[in-house]
Amino acid sequence: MSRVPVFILSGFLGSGKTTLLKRMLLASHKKGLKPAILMNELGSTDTDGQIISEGSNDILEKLLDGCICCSKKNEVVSCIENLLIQNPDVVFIELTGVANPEEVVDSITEPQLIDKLYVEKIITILDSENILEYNSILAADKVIVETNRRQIEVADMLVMNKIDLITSSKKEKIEKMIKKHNGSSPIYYTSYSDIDVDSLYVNLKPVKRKTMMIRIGKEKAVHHHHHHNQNSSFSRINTISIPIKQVTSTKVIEKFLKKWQPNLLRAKGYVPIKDQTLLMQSVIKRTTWEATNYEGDYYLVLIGINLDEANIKREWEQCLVVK
Ligand SMILES: Nc1nc2c(ncn2[C@@H]2O[C@H](COP(=O)(O)OP(=O)(O)OP(=O)(O)O)[C@@H](O)[C@H]2O)c(=O)[nH]1
Repeated sequence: MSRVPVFILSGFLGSGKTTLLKRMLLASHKKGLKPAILMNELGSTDTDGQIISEGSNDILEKLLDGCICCSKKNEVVSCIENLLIQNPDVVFIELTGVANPEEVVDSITEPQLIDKLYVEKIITILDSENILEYNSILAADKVIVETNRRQIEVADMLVMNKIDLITSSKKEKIEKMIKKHNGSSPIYYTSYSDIDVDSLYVNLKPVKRKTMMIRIGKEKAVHHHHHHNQNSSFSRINTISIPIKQVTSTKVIEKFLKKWQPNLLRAKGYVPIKDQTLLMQSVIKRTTWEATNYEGDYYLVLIGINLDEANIKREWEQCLVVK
């Protein structure tokens, strides 16, 4: 039996992983390949899974409410086994922004899976607009800084995304930083993760377990033991989910999000605005809105550094009263 190629999509919060995944899924469909997806999210709500499954019947497994590399290895393995039951031609694993790809490679090379799958590529997507600032924003969180660095070091391919938002001098600075950590893997420059996806499907062939382990420096790698807090989050980064019970406005939400800067790194959710439902996406200070066919419960998810859940929820209630 030939082994199924796996693409691992890594990269910090909001860098463009789901945007790339959507492109890869489209390309898979065009080529007649049957894709299977393992999505991992920090919170218990599943915005990315929703975005990906909108209008498609792809094979999808979700690992919610925790970082994949903190989940029990057998949980990850059984999710992948569930995907494989349906005989996909290619598997995509989208990690949370704070996951170390090495830990997932570790799961894929468990005895139950090693003969069935192989890692085709670890792709790390970088948010060019914010990546240089992250080093100072996250400076106090050594685990995250180290994870971000490992995401670059172990990547087979680096995607410098959001180049529409940066100057050429910033681009050079980022390149320099990338090359310091990974001088050998190619860098792709993209807007909206628009890489030549077709070229990724050429030369798919199994690699031997030993080779793979050496490539990612497995023998040397330090295994992180992430510390979960009561939000099942990671390190100092936590996730807060706020159910939205009434129609609101983009202005109210944007003002509310602004209150939690600079600790707020990422926010997303489905929100009732006037007579429609909008998908809200926010990365650092940039918030975008788009129409959606979503029909589930409305909510906002905030991901940030030591966010104070009680305070944030209280303030949200206040926002609604004051409106
Ligand atoms: N301006 C601009 N926005 C982008 C680009 N790529 C992605 N975005 C936007 O950035 C936001 C985050 O993109 P996602 O693809 O959801 O990022 P992600 O890495 O999957 O995010 P998480 O899974 O939450 O960590 C969305 O609003 C995207 O539309 C880009 O190249 N330029």
